[in-house]
Amino acid sequence: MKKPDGKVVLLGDMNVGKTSLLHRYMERRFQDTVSTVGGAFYLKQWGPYNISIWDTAGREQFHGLGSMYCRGAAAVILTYDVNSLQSLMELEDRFLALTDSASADCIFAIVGNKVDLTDDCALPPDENRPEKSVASCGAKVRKQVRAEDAIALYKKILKYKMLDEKDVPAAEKMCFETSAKTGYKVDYLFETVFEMVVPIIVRQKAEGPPQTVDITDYKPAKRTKSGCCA
Ligand SMILES: Nc1nc2c(ncn2[C@@H]2O[C@H](COP(=O)(O)OP(=O)(O)OP(=O)(O)O)[C@@H](O)[C@H]2O)c(=O)[nH]1
Ligand SMILES: [Mg+2]
Repeated sequence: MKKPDGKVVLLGDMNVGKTSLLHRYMERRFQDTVSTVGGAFYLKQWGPYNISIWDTAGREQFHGLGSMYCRGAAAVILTYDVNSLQSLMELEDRFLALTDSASADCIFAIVGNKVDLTDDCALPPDENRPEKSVASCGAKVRKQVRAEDAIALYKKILKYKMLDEKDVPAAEKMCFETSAKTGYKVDYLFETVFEMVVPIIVRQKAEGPPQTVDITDYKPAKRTKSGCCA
């Protein structure tokens, strides 16, 4: 198996569509999913680099694994469901702390999925989405999470990471709305993230593998008498 040069991790509550987004991007289709157990990854060749994309389980019982998957990550894709405000709040309450183990210059994308279920008639036309008639919007629900809510979360993340807004990509650039079902903006999401992780991969490679300690080499230090207790 090819060795990955960099790592991208999808995090978010159960049922928001992390696995479906990955299937859509990697396998070009929307298929039935089962709730993820533990985690799984795909390898994506991007230019000369191999990027591993990790799909994690949103279920509470697997929460402890999250920070392990994030270790050294060059990018984290925080995913919510645009029809569930709770799923956005969970990103801050439950998932953000898991990213403490990511690379110091890790980039963050916030993704609102399942936009196909919403009344998106107010959105401007887009090459990925043919214009809908007003009638076809009738059966859809109004979006529960506004783009501004995601942008506010991105700004909170910067504060949490003690990053300055002018040193990182703009919030508007890093907040996405997608549909794994129709494919809307899915390629755009992953490819924007891949472009951004390349400089991080280059830096990580230049610095070499993370420092490890060989415990077979370990020799306990000779006990010295402490001055005060001698
Ligand atoms: N309408 C619609 N349904 C979606 C979309 N993405 C996912 N779903 C459905 O939402 C459900 C959950 O999708 P998954 O991809 O398994 O969600 P997940 O985030 O991987 O969930 P866990 O593995 O439990 O963390 C499935 O029934 C999907 O078919 C979407 O863009 N639109
Ligand atoms: Mg899943």
